[in-house]
Amino acid sequence: MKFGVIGAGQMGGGIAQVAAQSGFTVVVQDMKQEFLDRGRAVIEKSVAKLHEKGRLTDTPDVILGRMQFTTDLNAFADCDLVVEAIVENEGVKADLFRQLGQIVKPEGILASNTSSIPITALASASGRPERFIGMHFMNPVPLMQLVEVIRGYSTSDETAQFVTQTAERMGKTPLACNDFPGFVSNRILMPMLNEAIQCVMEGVAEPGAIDGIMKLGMNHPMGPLTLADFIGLDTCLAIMEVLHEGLGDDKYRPSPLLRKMVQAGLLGRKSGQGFYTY
Ligand SMILES: CC(=O)CC(=O)SCCNC(=O)CCNC(=O)[C@H](O)C(C)(C)COP(=O)(O)OP(=O)(O)OC[C@H]1O[C@@H](n2cnc3c(N)ncnc32)[C@H](O)[C@@H]1OP(=O)(O)O
Ligand SMILES: NC(=O)C1=CN([C@@H]2O[C@H](COP(=O)(O)OP(=O)(O)OC[C@H]3O[C@@H](n4cnc5c(N)ncnc54)[C@H](OP(=O)(O)O)[C@@H]3O)[C@@H](O)[C@H]2O)C=CC1
Repeated sequence: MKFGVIGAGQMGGGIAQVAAQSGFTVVVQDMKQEFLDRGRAVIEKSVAKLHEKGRLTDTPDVILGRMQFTTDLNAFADCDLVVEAIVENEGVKADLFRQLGQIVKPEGILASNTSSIPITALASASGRPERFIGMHFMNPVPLMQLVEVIRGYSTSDETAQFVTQTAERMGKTPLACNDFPGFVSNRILMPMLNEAIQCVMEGVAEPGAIDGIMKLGMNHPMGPLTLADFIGLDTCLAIMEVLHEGLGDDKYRPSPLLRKMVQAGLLGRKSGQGFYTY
């Protein structure tokens, strides 16, 4: 199978890596060579670590040898499945899918790794809504078990079955849900992170204490502020905006502190500063 990934950021890189580890031929595209170089370096480090721990069936060289990095979208023409993992912005994703619908072979399936944006809207933009689906991996992709599989209004049974089987071949556990803002994962997770940010804003406790309370008290592997920094505060804000607008309820209102931090360029781990310094 030929597997395409668009975006060499934290999610795109992880998806491409796991696809290559699973034996697929992988094409990764990003807009600039420097993003591809950065993405490749992260993949090399992760593969080396997993290899050291004896968790891979192939050597790092074999896995990386299955991967091609390019800035050219035309490289997806003969892909069987293309998963998009670019910025969480409906307009930008829709534009990309309009182009991909023209480039990828007609029988190819298009998928979005979006955290929250309506799959049905992106499917319409692609011009092939029956062969379009949400394939939502969790961060960090090499370590997390879940793939949330989201059917759009017109997604065919064959497409859902193909993507479910592909997720299984990648060693993941696919779970199905319907196309509602934030799906299941982020409709439940993101309001918790937003509330933790609101607690910082209101002075309920220091960030370290908020995280400690949720880690030690609820056995969460990461505190909510550490997790928000890890996901990216820009992505968290974009998801809250989709929940707020899509569900029309003020309980999903993004915390003003979250908005202000994104405006200030504090995006969490990826910018070096969020609730913590990296
Ligand atoms: C926003 C969305 O749309 C959806 C989302 O994805 S929401 C985010 C979902 N993800 C989560 O909630 C993650 C929560 N965190 C966790 O589950 C855990 O902290 C974790 C799995 C990330 C890390 O596990 P941990 O038990 O805390 O241990 P930690 O010591 O940090 O890491 C375990 C090992 O994995 C390694 N590791 C971490 N990331 C890695 C990666 N990408 N590749 C390879 N190895 C990795 C670490 O280096 C570490 O190695 P050593 O044992 O050699 O030190
Ligand atoms: N972060 C997370 O925990 C999770 C995120 N997601 C979703 O995955 C997607 C990607 O998120 P994430 O990997 O964190 O983001 P990143 O910012 O790490 O990566 C996005 C990548 O896509 C590139 N990009 C942006 N616009 C375009 C475009 N028009 N064409 C090609 N490439 C583009 C970016 O380049 P540049 O550097 O220029 O911006 C960057 O390399 C989002 O939809 C997000 O909601 C899903 C699950 C978890």
